[in-house]
This record gives sequence, structure tokens and C-alpha cells, in this order.
Amino acid sequence: MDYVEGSYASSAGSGVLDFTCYEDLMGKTSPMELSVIPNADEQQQEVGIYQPLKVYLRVRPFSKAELESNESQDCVIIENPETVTLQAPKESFTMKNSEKGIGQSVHQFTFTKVFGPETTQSDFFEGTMKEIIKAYIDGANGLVFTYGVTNAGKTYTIQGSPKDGGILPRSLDMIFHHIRGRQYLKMNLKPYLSNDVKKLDVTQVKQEGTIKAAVLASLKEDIEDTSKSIIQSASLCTLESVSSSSCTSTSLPSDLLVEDSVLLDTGGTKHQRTQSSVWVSFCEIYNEYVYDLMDVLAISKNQKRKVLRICEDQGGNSYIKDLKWINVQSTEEACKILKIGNKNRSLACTRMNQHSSRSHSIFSIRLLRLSDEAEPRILGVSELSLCDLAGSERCNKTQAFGDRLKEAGNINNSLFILGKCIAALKQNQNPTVKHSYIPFRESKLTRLFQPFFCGKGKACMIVNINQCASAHSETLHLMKFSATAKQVIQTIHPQTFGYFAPKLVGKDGKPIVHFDANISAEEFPDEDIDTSSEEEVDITIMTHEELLKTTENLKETLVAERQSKLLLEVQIRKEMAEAMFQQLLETEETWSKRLEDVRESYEEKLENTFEMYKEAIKKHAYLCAMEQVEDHYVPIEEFVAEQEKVEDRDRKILELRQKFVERSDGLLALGIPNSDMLTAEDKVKSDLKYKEMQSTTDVLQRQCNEKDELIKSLKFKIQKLNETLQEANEVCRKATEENHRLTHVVMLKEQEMRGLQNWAKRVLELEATVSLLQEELDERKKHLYSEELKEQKPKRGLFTNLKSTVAVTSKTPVGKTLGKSEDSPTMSRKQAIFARKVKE
Ligand SMILES: Nc1ncnc2c1ncn2[C@@H]1O[C@H](COP(=O)(O)OP(=O)(O)OP(=O)(O)O)[C@@H](O)[C@H]1O
Repeated sequence: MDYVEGSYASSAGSGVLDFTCYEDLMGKTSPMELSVIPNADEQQQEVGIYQPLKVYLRVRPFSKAELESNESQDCVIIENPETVTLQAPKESFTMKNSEKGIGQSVHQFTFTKVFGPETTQSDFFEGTMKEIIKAYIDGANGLVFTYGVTNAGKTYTIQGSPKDGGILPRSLDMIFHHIRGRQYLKMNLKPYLSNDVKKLDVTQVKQEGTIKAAVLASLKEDIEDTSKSIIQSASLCTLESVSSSSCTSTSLPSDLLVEDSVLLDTGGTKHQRTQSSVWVSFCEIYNEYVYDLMDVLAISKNQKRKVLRICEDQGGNSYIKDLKWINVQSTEEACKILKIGNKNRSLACTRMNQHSSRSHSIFSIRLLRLSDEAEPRILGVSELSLCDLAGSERCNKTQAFGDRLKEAGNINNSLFILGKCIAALKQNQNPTVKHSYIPFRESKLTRLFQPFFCGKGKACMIVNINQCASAHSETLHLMKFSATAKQVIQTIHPQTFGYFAPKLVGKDGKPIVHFDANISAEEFPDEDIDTSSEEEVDITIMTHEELLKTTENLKETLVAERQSKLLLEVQIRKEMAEAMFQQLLETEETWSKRLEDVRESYEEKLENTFEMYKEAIKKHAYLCAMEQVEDHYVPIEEFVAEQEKVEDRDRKILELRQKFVERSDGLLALGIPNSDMLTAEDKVKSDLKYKEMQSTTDVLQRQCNEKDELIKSLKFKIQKLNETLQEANEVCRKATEENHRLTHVVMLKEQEMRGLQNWAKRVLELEATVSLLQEELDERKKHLYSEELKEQKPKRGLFTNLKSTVAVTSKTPVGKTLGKSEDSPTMSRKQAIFARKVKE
């Protein structure tokens, strides 16, 4: 590899906004307030470097299987080293939509650099990482993350294959080459919290050695190597001083050594011999839990993995508490750690029945720069993190349920929040727009990325895509996200900036030496620093009163914190709801307008087409009608007159023929062959007559022919008319038949009607009879009642009986006598009438 020397690139950002730490949740004034960045170079030196987030695109070559499949292979077109065009496949949803006039089928995107499928691992490293590693060795922090769909080549880009390493082994190689000859091999100075260094005592150093040995021993395949390493580590731990030259890599040309030393002497430590110590960590974020992939003890004993917490130091920088940092002294050792981590990751996956790529993995390298002295001072700490994000589309492509669904949701969520953070960062750069909250704290991934986006270091994004047509929609989504990311301007604060200055802390966690080598330990402010918001105070040494007081204070603080958080949450929710509502309204309005437009245009088109067809049909019908009229219409008088004329002419022709024959006969009789006997005058006369006759005959003949033609056409017309007449007759005959049938039906219906009317009459009669009978029945009832009364009265006396007898007699009609013998025949007659009517 060709490592060209060069200083840390700093592009002058003019008039851009510093978005750092704007997301301060508590509403406190953050140390790095939002401000407009001045142009002056010196001011930049003080505040930081501004440059757009670098976004690289790497296009994976087609695999054998993909080449053999019949998928379209022209979806991704690399236009130039910065531009790529995405062409929607023929059958895709995007293409169908674009054909309907919704959206486009071709999208163009620009990147910091585009690496085509033919790019080698070495070329890719040269084009992307070299600058970051140079800055890292000079003391800058760096974050590199790969983003892409499954199978797009993220892991290949970071880790590579055993034969052809990715950016991680190459970065390690470059780092070790640069520090070769000046490696600090003791383990008594160890990274601590987010940015500090802890001085370990002998026991702690031994512990470190044991942990490292245990971790390396877990890689069973390399037992021999590991044991060697353990022996080496153990021996190194006990040594007080080791000649740094003894660890010089033999693989690097000696002429690079001078360059290396120059590279490390930066800032306030120029021309000063330095030593470096390299520590690595490897963790994963799975289901929103952070796990240490070096937690080999838990894994080997098949225990539940310990969940790690993300904490913040005084400067608000997040770090993973209790994450193992292991001292490595060569690329090989670091790669072993990577291998162990990968193995643990997959082991954990098997145990939990999951896929490894369903978690985000972060490999971090911390480089401690120390002065080259027996008691070295800390000159700087820089961190490089390489993050392999989980495949972005797994969430919707896996047939997820149960645990799988949870994983998918968490991947989706963390990537979504990363997208939101990047969008908010971009938006906050615009001085005219109201600055929005950056939701770094909403996912573990963004919490860990936050310091890098807030000035701690240089972030860089690698977008991996495959060219398959089947992944087009996801790739398009990815590209759109990348386009937003590319517009983010990063602020990178120099390491001298107070908030990132590392401290050397002792065994107890209290500071020993400040970052600046010129400031002694005495000058360092003597404050009882709570090194972490998460650090706990030893309460066993406090008195009862003190404890009570502390509890009270804590309670008050808690209430106040809760209140302020609640208020803030309410405020944020309100703002978000308002923004979302506004956005929804706007979207709705846009879409309804669009729909209305589309509807109107379609309606207009349809109406036009309809009118066109109507006109065409009308025209056609009119032309047909006219043709028919012209063809068939001949007035009958004209026809008859023509026929008479023809007959008349026929007759004349016949007469003329007869005359001609007669004359010819006459001439023959006169002996025309003796022509010399005819006088010249006769000859001339007969010639003239003959000619006259001839011409008349010709004229008549022509007229005859014409008339024949006319007759023919007229006959044809007559035939046509006859046919029409026949058809009309047929229709008429059918109509007559139908008429007969209908008349018959009418007759039947009339008969039915009559029958019904008769029935109605009978019913009326019966009703009258029933009412008559009813009346009779009533009368009979009355009569019976009076009879009953009579039977009850004889006991009342003779006078009363007589009165009633008189009354009954007066009511009886003349000629009729009272008594039962008279009533019976009347009743039987009426009953007979009733029986007859009922019978009827
Ligand atoms: N640039 C490349 N050249 C050759 N082969 C590649 C390249 N990139 C990726 N591959 C191959 O493609 C396959 C998928 O790559 P990789 O596993 O890195 O994808 P990934 O994006 O990490 O997938 P996942 O999200 O599932 O982990 C591997 O077999 C890898 O070797």
C-alpha cells in the first residue's frame, strides 16, 4: 500500500451553521452553541473544521447466480466517478407509475466518489480510508459506517475475505505500520470512559493480561498462536521497560520510519518522540441492547450475555460502560479479536436463533499517543470506529413473527432514527429555517454516533448497493437517504478543544495528569469530579444525616428534572404534532389537487373522444342515407314515361327496318346489278337516301343501345325494389301473424274478464243474501226473546196477560194468527231459500 504523507484536510466552510449539540434536551445552553461560522482561518482553528459528510458509493459486481438469472442488468449506470443513474426495471412499480405520469423511472445521484464493480479492495481503501487514517494517526477521531441492503457487500467492504482484506484490516495495517518502532507495549495505560486514559497498577495490569489471554484462547483454531501471544503478553506485563525497537515490524521498509515519526509529532508536541498504544473493542447492538462481543466468559459458560449501558461523560460524549478494551500489538492480533467477535456474534446468533447481520456491529480502535519517557504523559487519544449496519430491508422481506419481528422492528427503528437525525442535521444548517430537535437519544446506534456528528470526529458513510433489478426499490430508497446525508456539513473540533481533551485518571478514577503536557498535575483543578453521570458515590462512608440530606436533595433534583423533562416532552410532542399535522395537511392538499387535475384532464379527454365519435357516426349515417336515396329513388311517373319512350322507339326502329327491306327488295327487282341502266340522277338520289337512312339507323341504333342500358339499370332497380317489397311483405306478414296472435290473446283475456265479472256479480248477490239472512236471524232472535218474556209473565195476573195478548195481537198482520203452528212453515221456507243459495 502506498501511504502518502499529508496533513489532515480541512475544507474551508463559509457561512455554514454549526449544528453541534443543538439537541441539548434540557434546554441548557450547550458549550457548542449554534452559530454562524466565520470565514477566517484562525477562527476556524479555534472552533473547528467544516466539511460535507463524505458519502461513498460502492457497487457490488454481479454474483454468478445473478448473472445466470434473467434479471435486467442495466438498472445501475455509472455515469462518471461522482454520478450514478438508477433506471427502474421494466416490470417495476416505479416504471409503471412513471408510465402513468406519476414519478420518474430514472434517478440520478451524486456521491463523493463512486466505486464501480471492478474496484479492488485496495483501490477502495486508497480512495476512501487513507485520508481518515492519516487524520486519525494525527489525533482526529473517525467514524465509518456502511449502509445498504442485505447482500450488498457491507461486511465484504469492512472485513473483506481472508485473502483480500477489507477496510478494517487495511486500516489496522496502516496504523501499525505508522507506529512501528514506537509502540508502547505495556498495558498500564488503558482507555477510560469516552476519551480518558486510566493508569493501572500492577495487579490491574496482570488482570488485563489474563483477560486478553482468555479472549485470545477462545479462538481455538489458533491455539498455538494464542499461546504464544499469551506468553508474550504475560511477559510484557511484567517488564518495566521494553525496547520499542524490539517490536519493529519486519514487513515495513525502513525508510518509512522517519516519515512515521514526523506524522505523529503534531500540534504542541512537534519534534517530540512519541509512543503509541493500540486498544480495540468489538460490540454489537442487537434488539436495542448493546453486547460486548469479547464477553467470551459468558459465552463459553453458556450464560446470558451481559447487557451494557450507554453513558455520557462530562462533555456529553457517549461511551459504552464496561465495554472491554483489549490491548493489541499487531494487525494479526487485532484481526484475531475481529474473528473472535464474529464467532461470538454467530454463536450468539445460533443460540438465539437469529442471523448475524440482524445486528449492528461496531469495531473500535483507540490509539493512545504518549510521550517517549519512562513515565509517559498522555499526548492524545483518538478513536476510529467502523460500523457494519444491519441490512436495511430485512425488516420487510423476512417473514417475521415473534422474535424475528422484534429484531426487524428494532433494525428498522434504529435506521429510521439515523435517517431522522441526518435529515434534522441537514435542516439545521439552513439559517432561515427554524432549528429542529435531533433525535440522537431515540436509539442506541444514534446515541453512539452522536459525538461524531457533534464535532468529536470525522464521519464517513459507505453506501453499498447491488445491481439486481429485484432490489431496485430498496436501492432507490437508500440512494435518496444518501443524497440527504451528503448535504450534511460536519463540524470537526480540533483535539485541543477543551471538551475532548483526555485526562489521565488513577486507579480510583480521579484525574492524575491533564491532556496538555505543559500543565502539571498540580495545576489541574482540584475538584471532586464525578467522571461520569453514571458513576456512583460510595454511600457507605456517609453519615445518617448526610444520607438523609442527600436523599432529600436527590428527590428535589429528581422532581425538578422530571418536571423539566415532562415540559420538554410536552413541548416537543406539541411541536412534532404541529409539524406533522402541517405536513399531512400539505400532503393532502397537494394530492387532492393532483387528483383533481388528473380527473379533470381525463374527463376532458373522454369528452373530446366521445364528441369525436358522435360526429363521425353522424357523418357516416348521413352519407349512407344519401347514397341510398341517390341509388334507389326513381319516381314511378318518370319510370313509366321512360318505358313508353323506349317502346315507341322500338316500334320506330322496326318500321324503319321494314321500309329498308322493302326498298332493297324494290331495288333488286329493278335490277341494280345493271347499274348502267339507272340514270345518274337516280343514282345520286338513291345514294343520298341510302346515306340518310344509314345515318338515321346509326343514330337510332345508338339511342337503342342507350335505352337498353337505361332499361337494364331500371330493371335492376326494380328488382331491388321488389326485393325490398318482399322483405317489407315478409315483415308485414309477420306483423299480421303477431297481430292475430295478440287479438286471440285479447279475446282470451276478455273472456277471462267476463268470467271474473260474473263471479263478482255472484259474490255481490251472495253478500246481499247473507245480509238478508242476517236480518232474518236478528228478527228471529228478537222473536225468541219476546217469547221467553211471555213465558215468564203468567203469574202476574189476568189483566197484565190480557194487555200483552192485545199488544201482540195488534202487532200481528191481519189474516195471520199467533201460535207455533203458524211460525214453523215460514221458517222452513226461508231455510230452504238459504240452503239453495248456499248451494248455488
Ligand atoms: N466488491 C465485491 N466483490 C466481490 N464480491 C463481493 C463484493 N461485495 C460483496 N461481495 C460478495 O457478496 C456477498 C455478500 O456480501 P456481504 O456478506 O458483505 O453482504 P452484506 O451487505 O454484509 O450482507 P448482510 O447485510 O446480510 O450481512 C458475499 O459473498 C461477498 O463475498
